[in-house]
Amino acid sequence: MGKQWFLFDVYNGRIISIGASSTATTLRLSSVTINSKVIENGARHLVDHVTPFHISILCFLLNPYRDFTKSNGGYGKVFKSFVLGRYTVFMTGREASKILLSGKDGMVSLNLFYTGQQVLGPNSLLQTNGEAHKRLRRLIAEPLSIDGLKKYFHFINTQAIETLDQWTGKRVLVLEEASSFTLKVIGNMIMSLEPSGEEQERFRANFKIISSSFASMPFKIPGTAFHRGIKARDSMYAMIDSIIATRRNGEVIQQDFLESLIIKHSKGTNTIDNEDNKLTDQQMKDNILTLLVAGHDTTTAALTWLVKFLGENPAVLEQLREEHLQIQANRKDGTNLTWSEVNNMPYTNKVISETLRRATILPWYSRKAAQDFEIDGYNIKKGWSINLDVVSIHHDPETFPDPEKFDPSRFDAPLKTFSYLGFGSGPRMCPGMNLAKLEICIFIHHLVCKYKWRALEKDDSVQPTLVRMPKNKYPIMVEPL
Ligand code: HEM
Repeated sequence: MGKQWFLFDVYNGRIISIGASSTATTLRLSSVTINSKVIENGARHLVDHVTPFHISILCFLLNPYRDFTKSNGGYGKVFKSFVLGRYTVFMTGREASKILLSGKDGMVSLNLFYTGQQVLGPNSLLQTNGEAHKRLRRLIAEPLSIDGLKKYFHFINTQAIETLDQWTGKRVLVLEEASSFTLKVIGNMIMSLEPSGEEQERFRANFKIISSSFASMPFKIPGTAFHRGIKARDSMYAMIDSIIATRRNGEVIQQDFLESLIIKHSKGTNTIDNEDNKLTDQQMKDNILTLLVAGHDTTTAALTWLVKFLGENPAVLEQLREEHLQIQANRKDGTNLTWSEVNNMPYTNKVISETLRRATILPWYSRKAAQDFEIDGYNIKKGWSINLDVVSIHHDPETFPDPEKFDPSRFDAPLKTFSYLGFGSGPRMCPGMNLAKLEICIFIHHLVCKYKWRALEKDDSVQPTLVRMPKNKYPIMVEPL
C-alpha cells in the first residue's frame, strides 16, 4: 500500500495529494474539498515524511520551470510523477540521453508545452515529427550553416562594435544589452530589418510580449499575458505578410533567410524544386517565429552568463584575452576582425562550451513517448512525458570533477558521447548553433580586446523562466582597457 499525504498548493488554490508507492514516488494532483481533517492529515504527514525533494516538487508546481532536479544524487536516476492528468518522468544519465535524444524508430516526439503550441502554431518545426520534421530541418539548415552565415558576418560585427561603444563609463545591464544585440542580429538575418527605427521598435515590442507569454497560464481572456502573446504573434505575422508581399511584387530584393524561402521554397513559385520541398506562407511564418523564439532568449542568456563567468574567473578571462589580443596582433591588413579569424578561436569555443555546461540554459529536454520502451530497466509507456534532466548530466562529478567550478580546460580532450549536451544531440540538435557561436565569438572579441568591467552586485539567483538567466540581469560598470 502506498502512503498518501497532502500539501496546499497556494498557486492553484487547491489541495495536492502526494502518494508514495514502493516502486517510485508518484505525485498526484487532485482538486479536493478543503476540510479540517484533510489539513490535519496533511500537516501530520508533512511533519513525518516531507523531504527536500518533495519541497522541490512543490516549488516545481508553483513554478513549473524551476530547476528541482538539481541535486538528483539522493533520488536515483528516475523520478516519476502524475501531473495534470499525465505521467511525467524525469530521467538522467548517458543511457537515458542516448535513447531519448537519438529517438530511433519514432520512439519519442518533442513535447512542446501547451502555450508554446498555441503561440508558435501547428506548422512549427517544434510540432512536426518524422519525415515532415526532416524536410523542414533541411530547409532551415542551409541558411544556418557556416557557409550560409558568412554573409551576415559584417552586420553582426558592426552591431557588436556599436553596442559596446555605448557601454564605456556606464552602468549596463548585460542581459538587456545582449537581448537587444541578438534581436537585431536575428531580425536582420531573417528579414533584413534595420537595427533601429520604427519597424525595429515594433518588432522588438511584439517579440517581447510573445516571449513573455510562454510562461503564462493558457487563458485566452483579454488582459492575460497569453492573450496579449497571441495578439502580438498576429501582429508579427501581419508584418511578415507585408514583407512577403513586397518581395513577391519585386519591389525589394534582399539576401536574407525569408528571401531564400520565398525564391526556393514557396508553394506555387516557378522553380525547379520539387513541390514537396516547398512551404506555404503559414508554414514560413510559423517557422520564422520558431527561429526567433528558439534563437533569441537562448543566445541572450548564453552571452550574459559568459560575461558573468569571465568576471568571476580572472584566470580564464586572462587566457581568453590573450587569444584575442594575439589574433589582433597577427592582423596585417586593417584593424577589423575577419571571417577566417572568427573561425579560429579554439579557447573561446571551450569557454562557450563550459558556459553552456555550467549554466545549462535549458534545464531539461522534454519528449513524449510514441510507443512503450525501456530505459535503464525502467518501463516507459506510450503517451508519457519524459524529461531529460540536463542539469544533473552537466554536473555529474564523474564526467566533470568539481562540477561547480568554471573550467574551460574540461573540453581540452573529447568527452564521452551524451555527457555534454549544450546544444542537444540527435535529430533535434540545435540548428542555430553556428549562428549562436558566431554572435558570441564576435561580441567577446571586441569586449575583451577593448574593455574591462566589474560586477555591481553579487547575486547568483536565476530567473524562474523557461530559459535560465541571471535574475539581476548582471549589472556591470565598463571602462576602456
Ligand atoms: C547559445 C544559444 C543556444 C542554445 C544553448 C540552444 C540550445 C538548443 C538545444 C539544447 C536544443 C535541443 C532541445 C531538445 O533536444 O529538446 C535546441 C533546439 C533548437 N534550437 Fe537552439 N540553442 C541556441 C541558439 C539557437 C539559435 C540562434 C537558433 C535559431 C536561429 C536556434 C534554433 C533552434 C531550433 C529551431 C530548435 C529545435 C530543433 C528541432 O526541434 O529540430 N537555437 N537549441
